[in-house]
Amino acid sequence: MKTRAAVALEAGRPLEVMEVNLDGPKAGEVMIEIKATGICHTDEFTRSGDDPEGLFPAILGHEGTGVVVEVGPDVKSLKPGDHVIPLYTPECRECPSCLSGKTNLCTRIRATQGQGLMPDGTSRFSMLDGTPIHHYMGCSTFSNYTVLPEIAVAKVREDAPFDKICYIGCGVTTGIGAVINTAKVEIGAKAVVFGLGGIGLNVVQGLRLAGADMIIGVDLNNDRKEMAERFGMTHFVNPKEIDGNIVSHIVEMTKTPFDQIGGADYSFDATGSTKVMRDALECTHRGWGQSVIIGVAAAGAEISTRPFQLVTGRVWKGTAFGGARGRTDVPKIVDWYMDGKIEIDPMITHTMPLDDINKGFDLMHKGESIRSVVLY
Ligand SMILES: NC(=O)C1=CN([C@@H]2O[C@H](COP(=O)(O)OP(=O)(O)OC[C@H]3O[C@@H](n4cnc5c(N)ncnc54)[C@H](O)[C@@H]3O)[C@@H](O)[C@H]2O)C=CC1
Ligand SMILES: N[C@@H](CCC(=O)N[C@@H](CSC=O)C(=O)NCC(=O)O)C(=O)O
Ligand SMILES: [Zn+2]
Ligand SMILES: [Zn+2]
Repeated sequence: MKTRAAVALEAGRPLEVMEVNLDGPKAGEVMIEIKATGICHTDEFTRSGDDPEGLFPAILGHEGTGVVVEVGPDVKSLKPGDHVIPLYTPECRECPSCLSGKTNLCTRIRATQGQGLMPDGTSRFSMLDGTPIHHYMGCSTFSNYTVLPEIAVAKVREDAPFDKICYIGCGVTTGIGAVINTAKVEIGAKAVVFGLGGIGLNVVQGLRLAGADMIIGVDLNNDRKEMAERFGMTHFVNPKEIDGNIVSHIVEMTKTPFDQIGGADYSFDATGSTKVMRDALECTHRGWGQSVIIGVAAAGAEISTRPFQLVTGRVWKGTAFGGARGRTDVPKIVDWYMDGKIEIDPMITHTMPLDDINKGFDLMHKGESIRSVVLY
């Protein structure tokens, strides 16, 4: 069949909306009509050429939702009409990683997914002249119709609005999951969130859910303050507007008469800057501070710190998809949203048709949007 998609033809170029060929689902695969997709900074990371794994031409997009329209042979858990969220982190429930109980990073299809291919080593997408187009993060939600392996699809309730729950496909789950699954923040904690964009605001919301007492937000963009306060931030710092460095500033802010050492119990990087990642580690408390890296950094970038920071008890961690096991956890997060336990609507600041998808990237660059959502 033919479908409309925004195609990344080359690194650094705007996406081009065009008709492409899409083959039907093979064994163990399903075809999904995408109804809505968010634009995450990771899409920009790959579009720009910063992603060491980036492949072109490709159909980007990994934060979507839609309806199953066709299932291939051997598909057992899904049927046409099911409402679903595609998962860039699948959950096969059979591989050593899934069975370990220690990680959400299912390894069943990682090799082909990283090559922009379906598990059988081929692509379902091609240009009208027959040139293959790569899949992206196994999802390619910047296409009106896409094909995914069954193990990379979460079935969700049918009364949840597509234009909001698409965000659970990445940003909401990543931010809240980083707090709950990865850091396991406890009631009364002091935490710092670097970067108050589409991910960082969800970290803030996760910290409020976990019962943190002090939620410090750090961003270069003062416009982020109001929205972050709405989601539970208690203190805001713009590093450009303080005397001295951000690490000392946060250590001072977190001191108490009883504890003159200072430092956050938890910190989170949601910027992708390796300088920020270092600051985030070093502003945590001697002896027990934990810093979680969420941001993805450009090809070739490396993190560094003095080993003494770790010798003295700080812990550096990372998280992908907030440590969530997609098929199990994503339907629950949709329930949280529908039950009013978490908020999504105010963070979706802009919507647009597929034809205007590049405007969503422009708004991200200008720092004017939190999340732009493409509605099909
Ligand atoms: N590990 C994972 O599973 C995931 C990682 N990501 C990554 O998380 C990062 C954030 O993504 P989004 O929130 O969508 O991006 P975004 O562009 O919406 O937000 C980034 C925020 O960081 C702020 N910022 C940038 N440099 C800063 C600095 N030096 N100090 C303080 N603030 C700074 C910006 O002003 C902006 O508010 C990206 O690197 C993205 O690729 C996104 C989703 C999942
Ligand atoms: N090349 C990667 C894309 C960049 C990346 O690091 N993705 C993260 C999640 S960031 C989401 O917005 C990730 O966890 N990817 C899954 C993995 O196993 O690498 C890619 O193609 O996924
Ligand atoms: Zn994302
Ligand atoms: Zn698995």
